[in-house]
Amino acid sequence: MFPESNSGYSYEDCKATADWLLAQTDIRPAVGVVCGSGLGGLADMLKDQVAFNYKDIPNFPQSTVHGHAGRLVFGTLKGRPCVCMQGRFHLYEGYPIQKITLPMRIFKLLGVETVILTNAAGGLNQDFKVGDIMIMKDHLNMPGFAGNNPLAGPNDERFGVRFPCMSDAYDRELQQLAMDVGQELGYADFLKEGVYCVLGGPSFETIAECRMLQKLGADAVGMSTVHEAIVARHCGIRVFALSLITNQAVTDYDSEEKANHEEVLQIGKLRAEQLERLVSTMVTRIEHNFA
Ligand SMILES: O=P(O)(O)O[C@H]1O[C@H](CO)[C@@H](O)[C@H]1O
Ligand SMILES: Nc1nc2[nH]cnc2c(=O)[nH]1
Repeated sequence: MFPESNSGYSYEDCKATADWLLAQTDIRPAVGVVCGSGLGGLADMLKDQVAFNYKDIPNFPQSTVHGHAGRLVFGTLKGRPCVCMQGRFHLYEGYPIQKITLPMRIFKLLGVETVILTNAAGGLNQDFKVGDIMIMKDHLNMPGFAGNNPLAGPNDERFGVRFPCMSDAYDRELQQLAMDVGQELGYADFLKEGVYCVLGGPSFETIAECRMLQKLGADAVGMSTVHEAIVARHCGIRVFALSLITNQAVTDYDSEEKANHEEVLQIGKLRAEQLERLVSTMVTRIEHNFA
């Protein structure tokens, strides 16, 4: 029915990885964080760290992209137990889509209830500036339109249902919390909200593609996050996601601008401190509001 290579890891494989991790640390994380390109500093916020290189974790893929360190870090954030992926996996690295989203299922089996997904993205919305932080309120899943969805293949009901709803993919209470925290921290000028569109990459978009994505209602474009959000929602994890706008998508044939990964990483460094403060304050409030 489904080709074997498409089926990803079984429930038992995910459980074996989660049990292996749980045997190495006493930390029982309620919150999982995924660091986007150049945003790995978020993991450095954790206290009492227990860290694993991806290469040492059974069944885990390896990070191959500059700006993604390839470490899974357990620790506490203002007393709250967390786990943080310092580096994520992307379709363009050549992994099957089920493999790049495997960590979400491992998070679930570790006891994670909320994930905070972060990414670097190109700004399509003309009102966005480089350095803006966009709270994701929805997504456009372009690889999904072409049949490349991380839930394709046999469905294991122990994770979730065959046809999960995605109209509530991004938790509205957490979006509001991010807005409130952002206001309090004085971030109102650069805190935005919008729709993120995922593409396969690794080539950046053409001008015609950027114009098309604008017409489709996308505010930002990138190569990640959406697959993780789908798998996390499928297994009942609450999702909050944000994009750091690291470059403006080029929509004008007269423009001299050219998207490049080094600039993406550079902008990540410039906003690192504010992002860390936003995420860490949110984590304390999630405990306060929902635990
Ligand atoms: O989405 P993250 O992992 O932040 O990375 C973004 O930055 C890279 C391009 O510079 C791409 O991988 C894109 O998806
Ligand atoms: N696809 C895509 N990914 C990005 N990641 C950071 N910037 C960009 C961009 O402009 N396009």
